[in-house]
Amino acid sequence: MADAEPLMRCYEGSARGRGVETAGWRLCLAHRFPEQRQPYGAGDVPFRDVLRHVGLMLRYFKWWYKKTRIEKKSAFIDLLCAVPLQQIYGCPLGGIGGGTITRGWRGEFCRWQLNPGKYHYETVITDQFTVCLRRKGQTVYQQVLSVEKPSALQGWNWGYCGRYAFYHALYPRAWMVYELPGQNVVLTCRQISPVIPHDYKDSSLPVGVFIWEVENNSEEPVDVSIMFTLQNGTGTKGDGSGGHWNEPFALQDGGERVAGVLLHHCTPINPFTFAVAAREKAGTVITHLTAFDPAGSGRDVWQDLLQDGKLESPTGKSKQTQKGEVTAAAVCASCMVPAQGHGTLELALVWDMPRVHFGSKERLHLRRYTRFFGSNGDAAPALSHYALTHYKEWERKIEAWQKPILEDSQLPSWYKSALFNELYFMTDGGTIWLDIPPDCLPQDLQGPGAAKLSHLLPVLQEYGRFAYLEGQEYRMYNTYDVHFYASFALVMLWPKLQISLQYDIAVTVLNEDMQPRQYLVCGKTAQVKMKNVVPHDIGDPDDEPWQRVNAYLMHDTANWKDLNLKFVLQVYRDYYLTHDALYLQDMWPVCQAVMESELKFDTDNDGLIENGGTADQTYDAWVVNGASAYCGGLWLAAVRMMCEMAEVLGDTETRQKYGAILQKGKESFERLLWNGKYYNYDSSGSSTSSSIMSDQCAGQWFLGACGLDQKELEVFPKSHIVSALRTIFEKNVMSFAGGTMGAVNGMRPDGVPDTSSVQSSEVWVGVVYALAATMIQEGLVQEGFHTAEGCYRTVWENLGMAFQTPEAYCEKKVYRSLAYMRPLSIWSMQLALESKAHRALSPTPPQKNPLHP
Ligand SMILES: CC(C)CCC[C@@H](C)[C@H]1CC[C@H]2[C@@H]3CC=C4C[C@@H](O[C@@H]5O[C@H](CO)[C@@H](O)[C@H](O)[C@H]5O)CC[C@]4(C)[C@H]3CC[C@]12C
Repeated sequence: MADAEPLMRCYEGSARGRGVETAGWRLCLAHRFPEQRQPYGAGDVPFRDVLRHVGLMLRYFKWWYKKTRIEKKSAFIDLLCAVPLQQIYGCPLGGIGGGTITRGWRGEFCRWQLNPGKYHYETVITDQFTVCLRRKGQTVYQQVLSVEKPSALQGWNWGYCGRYAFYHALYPRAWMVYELPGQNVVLTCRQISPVIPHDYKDSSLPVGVFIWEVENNSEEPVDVSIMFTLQNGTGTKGDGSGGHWNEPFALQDGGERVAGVLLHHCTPINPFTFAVAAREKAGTVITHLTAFDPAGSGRDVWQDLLQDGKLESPTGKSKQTQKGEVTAAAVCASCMVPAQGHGTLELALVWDMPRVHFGSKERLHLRRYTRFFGSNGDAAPALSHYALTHYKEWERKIEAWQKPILEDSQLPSWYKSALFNELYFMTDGGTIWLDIPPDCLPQDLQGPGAAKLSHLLPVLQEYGRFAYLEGQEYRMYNTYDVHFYASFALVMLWPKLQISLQYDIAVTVLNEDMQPRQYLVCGKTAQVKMKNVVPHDIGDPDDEPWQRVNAYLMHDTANWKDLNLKFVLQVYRDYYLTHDALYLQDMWPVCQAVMESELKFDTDNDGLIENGGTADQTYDAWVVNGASAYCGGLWLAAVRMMCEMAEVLGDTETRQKYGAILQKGKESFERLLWNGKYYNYDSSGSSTSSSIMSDQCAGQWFLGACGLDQKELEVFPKSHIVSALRTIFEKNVMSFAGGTMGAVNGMRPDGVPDTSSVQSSEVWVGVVYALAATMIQEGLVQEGFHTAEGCYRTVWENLGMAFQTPEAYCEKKVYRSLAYMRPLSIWSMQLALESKAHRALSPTPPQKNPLHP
């Protein structure tokens, strides 16, 4: 396959920048993505499906109308107004759960998530970096570092030529390298966010840092200024609601001084303050403009900088904005760079929204970082100071974490980019990380179920409460059937957050919500949440998550076959990777409860559960009937893990019970589904029963991740798994789009995609990464990398969907659900690689865990 060069084809510069990583996603600022895709829409539904789904469409439209037009709220999934594709995004700014601001790869500030879980996709044109160069006391060059030529701020020099700059992302850092034409000066802006594995403090901070490295390749010194301008708000109507104001600030602490401007936002809900700041040090001057009118020509700011490379720096507060008015501020850092020398300017953006309400406005929540910086809303100066004095330490930690992977010459470079860059969703997945105050009672957390979990409160109080969206367009927190895939990133990098999330799920298992409601797919009415089953999600951020779970109302997921199993599988996987015995003890009764509920799906008592002839699992538009490779495989893996947990906990009775089920179930699974080459989709005997499902080995994937795939422990015969994976590679991967787009979910044995449902003919990126991990676990390493590479190249290089990897795309024309949770499963490839390396080094007993050798 081609390397990343096509994205740099337009680059006419020669600069390589300063300290830019080699691995990552790199493209020239003048790049244009040739392929323009559309979100899946009404026009893409085959006539047959229209007929099949008439009832659903009518019910959905009725529900949508009431929600959006009468209640004036937004729909948790808006099938009628999908977010249009913009091929512009780059690395988001911010740590985990404090909100995010995404910058585009051309440097724009363009995607905003300050209110938890709610996104705005607006480029705020005022938000820019401008460079001013002065030689011998004269300004010789002043340029907004933007390729845009907007109609606003006409007094500024826009339209930097993108052919002389490139963007490079390796999350959580990104670099922008600009050659300044005719100046012999190269600027490298390094953007850093505090996203640090196993760090539960700095990783929660709502900050981003911009380190400008200036290389003066000329024979005379140059005075360099970088001006950072920021408008109030996020580019929405509310920005002009009036009453907002700015003030300059400076904070000296421990011999370090930071200065800048605060932009206070007096919104009725979730008020916040931005800080634009810079670090003062010997030879660096920080100046500011407290307020300017971004709706005007901007000439005053421009001339102010042009005159002497500094800003006026008035003291005192600005006046409050009037209704309909917006305001902006500027902070400028300047230094002299000697001939053939180098200089550094350090700037930061901070947003302090400590106390948040979700959409229902019922409860007040504190963000995680308030534990360290307080919740009064006055932390922006301290946060700026902390960010600008700690970013070097963050970078050391980020480098130490990434280095072994980046330096591994066995790993392809696209994989290094994919692995780290897909991690953007950990922060930019509408993520919220809350602090649970010490005086909180278990029942305050989540009703009666909470009291039954002995370590719930200590875990949540120490590590906080975490949630991320299923997708920016699918607004449900912690969608559990999908988190199953993504959870590898969490448990490998922030295991305490995975444990905390699991506690939250465990509580909801024990609770119920008797409220009746109509489900849109079948039209039947049933209660919102049944006892002893795992919920679909933890709620909608536009409502009151945790308090009201199951925002998803397409299907009644009490009947889903995969959710309960996915809980059991994660509990054991987490225990295996973390060795947290208290967690295992607390989760054990919950595992038993959900497995009891699940047992009723074994309607013929053959040791294997059956699907109910609806789309009753994560493939929620793909009907499955009878025994199935996907749910049956997950079931056997979960039963196997129940035996393992019973053994660890000394519960002989349960060990025997599940041991007997496993024996019977294994035999049924092979008899009903194995066809000599792979496991059939289902056992119903329908015309698509023999479809080849790319995800048919999901159970084996989890078993392998927990070291339960060795010969004497095997659930599925090794030869069958390898044969199934080879078949998937041959059919779903290589016979689909020339082998260049990953694996299609369903393939007919004759090599034609299964079009019996919308989802069988889609590629799901997160499933493909999980499949690749399974292949690696089973020794099909080249096949695994080839399979995953197709998705990476399609999404990041061909479709222009960087930092918004969708749930799904089809071979042609359409995609579905941008910026989705599931692709975080790429971290399971890394786990598989680490396990393999560990086994090669020391062929230890099978159950040793690579994270804790
Ligand atoms: C008006 C429309 C544009 C045309 C309507 C045609 C249809 C009735 C169907 C065509 C496509 C269907 C949708 C496909 C995907 C969906 C996603 C699902 O939510 C989440 O999806 C994950 C799978 O991608 C799943 O694992 C998660 O658990 C779910 O939270 C909800 C159903 C649906 C929107 C599905 C509904 C019917 C169609 C629109």
